[in-house]
Order: sequence, then structure tokens, then C-alpha cells
Amino acid sequence: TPTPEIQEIYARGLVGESDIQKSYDYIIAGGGLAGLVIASRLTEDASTTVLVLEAGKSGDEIANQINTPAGTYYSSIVGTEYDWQYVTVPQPNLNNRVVGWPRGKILGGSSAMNAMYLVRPSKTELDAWKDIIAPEGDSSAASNWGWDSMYGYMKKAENFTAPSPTLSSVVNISYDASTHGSGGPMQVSYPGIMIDIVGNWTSSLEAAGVAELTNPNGGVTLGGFITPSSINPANWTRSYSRSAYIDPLPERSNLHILPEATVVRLDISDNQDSAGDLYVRNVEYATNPTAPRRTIKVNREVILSGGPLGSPKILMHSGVGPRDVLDAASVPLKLELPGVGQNLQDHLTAGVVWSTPLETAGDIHDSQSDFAKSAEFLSFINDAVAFVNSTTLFSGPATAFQTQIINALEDSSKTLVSSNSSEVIEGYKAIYNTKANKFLPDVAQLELRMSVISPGVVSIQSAIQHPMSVGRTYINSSNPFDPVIIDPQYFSHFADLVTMRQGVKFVRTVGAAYGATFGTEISPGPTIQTDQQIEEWLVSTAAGTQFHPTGSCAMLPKAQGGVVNAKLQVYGLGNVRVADSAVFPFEFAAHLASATYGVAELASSLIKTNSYDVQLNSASSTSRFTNCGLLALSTAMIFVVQHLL
Ligand SMILES: Cc1cc2nc3c(=O)[nH]c(=O)nc-3n(C[C@H](O)[C@H](O)[C@H](O)COP(=O)(O)OP(=O)(O)OC[C@H]3O[C@@H](n4cnc5c(N)ncnc54)[C@H](O)[C@@H]3O)c2cc1C
Repeated sequence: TPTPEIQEIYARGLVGESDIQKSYDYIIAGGGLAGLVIASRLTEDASTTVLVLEAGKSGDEIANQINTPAGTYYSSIVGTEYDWQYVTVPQPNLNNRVVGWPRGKILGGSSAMNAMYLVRPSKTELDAWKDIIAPEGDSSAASNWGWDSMYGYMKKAENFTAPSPTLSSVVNISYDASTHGSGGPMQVSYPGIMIDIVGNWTSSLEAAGVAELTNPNGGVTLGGFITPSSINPANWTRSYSRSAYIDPLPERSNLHILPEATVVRLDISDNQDSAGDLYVRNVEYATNPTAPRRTIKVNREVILSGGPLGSPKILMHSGVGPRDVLDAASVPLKLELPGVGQNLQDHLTAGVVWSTPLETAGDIHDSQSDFAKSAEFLSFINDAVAFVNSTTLFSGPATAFQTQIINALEDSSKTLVSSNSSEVIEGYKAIYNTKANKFLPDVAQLELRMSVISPGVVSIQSAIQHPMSVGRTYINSSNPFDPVIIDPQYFSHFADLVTMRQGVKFVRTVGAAYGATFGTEISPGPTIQTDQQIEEWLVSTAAGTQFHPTGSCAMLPKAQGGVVNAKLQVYGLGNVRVADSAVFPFEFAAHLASATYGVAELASSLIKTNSYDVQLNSASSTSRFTNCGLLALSTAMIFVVQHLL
């Protein structure tokens, strides 16, 4: 590993506007979690040129703040200029509240601001993803999204380090190293210290009827455990897409990363290629709303990695999306794709809070002692989690609840989909059936997370994992610098409020099992007891986002309102892929970073194997795709010469 001084000398890909070339093989829109993984992997081939355009700043100026895990709580970049600071539209079923949706606007994207939990989706969920895209016809591509394939790609991102003996003396951490990767760029480990209250997590859960999960991340996500985090145990820092995939690289002249460059539009051909698809010739970006737009030519493909809000927004501003949305926003329609921005899902969460006589991480932090300033203490990050299914939540088989949901399908598909497109409605039904029949009753429906980072109190959040409520994100102006509109339609489906209410009751059972370690319940407090009172509390104040939006560029069959196919290619566009957390067709019972690393690794592999060639297309060749061969080599030579001049 290079020393910090030598690291500075390395180019690390960061460039200024004057360094930008006229064309690149690949242009990646968004240098967030997925975008930087793909940039790093594609430029392993020295003959491949890549430009990353990232709207946010590099973050060099706040490196310490990002790198310290505890900074997530005590000096968070949420709410700063490194956050897009989105808000939803008022949510009628949340008492018309608007909900803040932070997203990273910085190199590394949301992986630079997230809470570092690393939890994989289960085998059942990933296999259901494979099944839902299988009807599109390419079975070998569909099988990429099943457990067997995604497990390998998620592991490829990782380098696992087991918990230290110091940690294990405070809390029993069960893990199976074989379920993690070794030698990958992202560090996966545990904090340097542990807080005593966490030590009773799995035993309290067991007293409440939830068994310990002894091999988390191995295909089943059900039970209580201490989850690994994206922590680098060599120096107790955050391991995120930039520090993992970009900073350690040797100099690569074929990689250019331009911060503060917002992709405003893709310039799409008027003519179709030999397969009947349109294709992108140039990418337009601007450094701010009033700056002149610059145009860069793409030789092969554009990869959209702007995240679940950024990627659909770029498509819509390029004229690709639902006709009614683009008409209303006065954006000329280039390609009608009704699913763009639809199918938006999110995890909703709410916390029960107790006072505690025990010392919390928040107490230690506030003490300002030498220990509080040590790297080991500042590596502490919440990591006590549990995933429970509806059988646990309803204290028995939840068959009646499941039947009620299944019976509501027809009504829900008529009243709860914010699109008139029959394709989008078909997709809604397919996703609904997956959740109602494959995930209920056995797959986890709720995540519990204990937080010990506030002084004097401890809380347990419960977050719904497979929301039946589905919304959309869309544009309402032709100015790409105007914010995107977000309407998740929280609690529009009755089942979500019921599940969350049961979750609050179950969290109280876990709190009771903790005994005297937990003092008085502060929120919602002893006066909130009946189902109706708990539901009112959730609606009026408590429910908020767990920061896991997805589905807005869903991988679904085209006939079901899909945006991308099983190779992540946008339907109707020959050389555009979406590769980020927008493509999951449904939420997983997991935090989304691990699966997004998997998508990005898999995308890199797909692109390396076969990618679009704009020049071949304009030469009227029968094949639009090539392995990165001679053409890439000659492009690279031109690039190097341009660079030297
Ligand atoms: C506060 C918070 C806490 C979270 N906690 C966890 C956690 O503990 N564990 C976990 O697994 N997940 C967590 N997540 C979620 C996880 O971080 C995201 O799911 C993941 O980062 C998504 O990756 P992505 O590549 O899709 O998007 P991002 O990482 O958000 O990257 C998108 C990038 O695209 C850029 N961009 C957008 N539009 C444009 C444009 N037009 N031009 C140029 N650039 C653009 C953005 O600035 C950003 O850098 C959390 C998220 C947040 C916000």
C-alpha cells in the first residue's frame, strides 16, 4: 500500500476540465458506489479509456470526516453540500409529512456517507430476481442475478478480516469466513472496540424468540447477529468505493475522473442501429447550472451509475421515459419507456427509545477523554441487527395476513400504481406476486437495529423490508439542475403499516428481554399501547426512511415496464446500461451496499466480455458488439497521444 505521500503523487484518476479528451470508450455518469467500481475494473485493461463524470466534489477536503466511521454520527456529511438533500413530496399517509432523502454528492456517492452495515440479500430473494427477469428470454443472462452468481460477485468486492479477540471478549460474534471474499478491494470487518450493552443482543433476542444467525451473509438472512461493516481494520477507517477501488490504484492514464461535472443529457442518435436500437453518440455535462455545456463523444458505451434518483433523471432529461412525464416537463420524447422512474420502493423505519444506566458510545464520545479520541473508539459503528419474518411478528403462522394481501392484488393494481401504462401495471403485479407468495411468510419482513450512539439512551429501530407500497420518481421541468420529484407513496398499501406496527410491538418484547439494562421507555412512551395508537404514532411522527430507495430503473421484462434487461442494457438503447442500486426489481431484506457492489462487479464483467461499438455500427456492420479488441487498442493509442500532447 502506498504511503500517504506517495498516494498524493499518484494521479488516482482525478482530472480537471482541461485534461478531458474529446472521446472515451466508456463514459460513466456518477462516481458513486457502483460508478467507481466499474471505472476501476474497466481500466484494468490499459487499452480501455474511461471517463467518470461526478456531480459532487472529490471530498479530498473532508477526507478525515468521511474516513472516520464515527463521523457517520458525530460529524455526518448528511445535510451538507456533499448531500443532494432531497425531500419527498408530502406523503398523504404520513400525515402529509415530507421525508428527507439524503444521497451522497461526492466521489464514492452514498458509500461515503452511509452507516457501513454490510448485509447480503438472501438466496430466496436473489433467486426470485433471476426468476422475474427470466421471461425476457436470455436464460444465461437471467441466471447472473440468482444467488449462485451474485454471491460470487459480492464476495469478489471483499477482503474479510475476522473480529479481534478484544471485541470477542465483549460480544460473541458468529461468522463464517467462507461466506466472505478475500483479497478484494473493499475491507469488511468489525470495529476496534465494542460497547457493553451490545454484548447482550443475541441473548435478549433469543429470550424474545429469535435465534442467533451463526453464518450471516451465507444465503439465509433470518435471526440476530453482529453484522460486519465496511471497515478497514488496518487503520480503522471507512472502506468505501473510492478508498477501496480508486485510491490504491497505481497511476492509470486511461482513467479520468472529473468531479463537479453533472451529466445533463445523453445525445441519442436519430437513426436506429442494425438491431433496431437507438444509440448514444455524445454525453453532455455542465459544471454548474449557468456554465456552458460540454460534449464528449463515446466510442462504446455509457454507463449510468447515478443511483436510484440520478440514473432515471438522466434518462428522462435525454428524452427516454414515460411520455406523459416528458410532455409535462417539455422534454422532447426520443424513446418511450414507461417504466423509467416507476416502481420506486424504500425501507421505512421507526425507533423505540429507552433510557439506559449503562455507558453508551454517545456517553464516551461526549466525555472527550483520550480514549474517546482514539482511532479504535472512533471506529465504533452500530452493528447489532436482527431480521424477523411475519411468523415471528404475528406470533404464529401469518396465513390470514398473507391471504389478505394476495386478495388485494387486483384492487391495488388498479388504484395504487402511479402510471396508466399497462406494461408498468403488469410489472407491479409480477413484483407484488413475488412479495406476497415467495417472501411471505418465511423470508424476513422486518429488520431490527440497535443503536447505542446517543448519550444516555439506547434505541431499537424496526424497518420494513418488503414494502408493498410502490411509488415513483419523475421530473417536472426541462432543467437538469432542478431537483427530481420523489413520491414513494409510503403506506399506500395497508400491509406496510400493519407490519411496522407489529414490528414496534416486537421491539418492545426485545427491550423487555434486556431487563434492567434498559430503563424507562422514552419514545413512543408508555401511553402509546393499542394498535391504533402505535399506527397513529408511526404515521404522524415516527416513520422515516432507512435510506434504501430502489426499483426506479428496474430489471424486468420489457412487457412488464422494465427499464433494463438481464445484461443491464436499457431497452431500445444499444449502448446504455444502468448499473447501480436503481436496477433491483424489489427491495431485499438487507442494506443495499453489498448487493450494489455485486451489481457493479457483475456489470464490469458483462461489459468486458462484450460491449457495444459505435464505430462498427456507423460502418453498418452486422455485429454491434465486440470483445475489447483491436478497435479499443487503436482508440487507446489515440488517447495516449492526445494525452501526451
Ligand atoms: C445516509 C445513508 C445511510 C446508508 N446506510 C447504509 C448502510 O449502513 N449499509 C448499506 O448497505 N447501505 C446503506 N445505505 C445505502 C447505500 O449506501 C446505497 O444503496 C448505495 O451507495 C447505492 O449505490 P449507487 O451506486 O446506486 O448510488 P450512490 O452511491 O448514491 O452513487 C450515485 C452517484 O451518482 C452521482 N450523480 C447523480 N446524478 C448525477 C449526474 N446527473 N451527473 C453526475 N453524477 C451524478 C451522485 O452524486 C453519486 O455520487 C445508506 C445510504 C444513505 C444515504
